[in-house]
Amino acid sequence: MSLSNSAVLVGASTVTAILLATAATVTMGLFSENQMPVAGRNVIITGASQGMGKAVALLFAAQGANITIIARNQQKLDAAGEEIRAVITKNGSKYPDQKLVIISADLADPADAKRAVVESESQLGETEILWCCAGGANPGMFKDHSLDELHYGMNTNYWSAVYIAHATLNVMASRPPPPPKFPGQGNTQRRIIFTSSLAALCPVIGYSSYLGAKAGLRALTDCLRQECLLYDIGVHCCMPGGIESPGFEMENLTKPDLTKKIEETDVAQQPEEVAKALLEELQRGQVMPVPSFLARAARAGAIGPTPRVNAVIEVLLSWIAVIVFIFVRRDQDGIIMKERKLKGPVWKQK
Ligand SMILES: NC(=O)C1=CN([C@@H]2O[C@H](COP(=O)(O)OP(=O)(O)OC[C@H]3O[C@@H](n4cnc5c(N)ncnc54)[C@H](OP(=O)(O)O)[C@@H]3O)[C@@H](O)[C@H]2O)C=CC1
Ligand SMILES: CCCCCCCCCCCCCCCC(=O)[C@@H](N)CO
Repeated sequence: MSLSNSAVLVGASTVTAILLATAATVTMGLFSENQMPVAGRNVIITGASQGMGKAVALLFAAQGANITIIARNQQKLDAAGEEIRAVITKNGSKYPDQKLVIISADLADPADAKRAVVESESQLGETEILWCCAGGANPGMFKDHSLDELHYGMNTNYWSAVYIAHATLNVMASRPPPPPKFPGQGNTQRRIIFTSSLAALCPVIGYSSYLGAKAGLRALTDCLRQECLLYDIGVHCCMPGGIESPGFEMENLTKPDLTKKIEETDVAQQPEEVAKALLEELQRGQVMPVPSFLARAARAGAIGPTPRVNAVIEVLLSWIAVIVFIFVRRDQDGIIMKERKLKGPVWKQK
């Protein structure tokens, strides 16, 4: 076969593969059932007093869920509670008996995390979905972080999710799944959802006190997802990029310029947009939901053995992503090397 013939063959098969994949995406989108309906179901959302967690709670409220929101600061919780109640009122009689429970708890304390689950269940009933959104970054250089700061990063982002997931899983696994709330509402499997970060897929300078925890949540998800096949419970790990939240504003006050420069590639999204996109991904059955195209590309390049929805298109995308990653790394390291040249060796700086 001549070179031009094989080029045509490769071209034609690529086009066919893409067409097939597109057809599969469209039909799957049209005919697959909702993988995570929320109407009438009992949901715990942590970190729901502001930012993405609050946006998730508002969205769940609009779709008819019974909700428990958890965070530490009571005032902020009450303010978020008022917004959520307004949505519930707006639903009118569409979802009768829709409930909201507000719990102040420090989820980095295992006893508090367990108490929160017990309290939520005593008021709401059996938990069907847990979405851990509590967390936050304290950017800086690893060298300059105190060990307390490193511990704080782990407590806030890893243990705050692990303690409540452990307490919730133990009660969930002790009983069968509750029956669907509405006929034909979709797959009412129970779910545990973690919130990691795009930066766990493409780690960048300045997030050393944060990404151990976030990458840990990703590994935990893959491990726990397998274990939870035994109990018929789904486990997921969300990978959002920048979110314009109160926490984001705070971290930007101390964020190194290098981190800001490298992060520019990723355009920060509004919490509502992130919540909506992640819920849609969960409702399509994604184990590792993402809210943007950039995060989707990063996921394709770093997904490894995590299950994916629509394997064909994801594999095609992953081939492109692994190549793009080479240039992304070179670009990012280039920004840092430029700074090193400009400032000279760190041991000579005062
Ligand atoms: N903003 C961003 O750019 C990105 C954020 N993420 C992740 O998404 C999630 C949401 O982020 P964002 O919207 O910025 O959130 P915010 O930082 O704005 O809010 C964090 C929420 O978590 C609560 N929280 C923090 N620590 C604890 C704790 N120990 N116990 C209980 N509640 C706690 C806070 O309330 P209180 O302080 O009162 O306890 C608050 O409700 C986080 O996990 C974050 O790491 C991921 C990618 C990007
Ligand atoms: C195949 C191509 C992939 C390219 C990926 C490039 C990504 C670079 C930037 C990563 C930005 C991370 C933002 C999340 C920040 C975060 O988690 C904190 N703000 C939390 O508060």
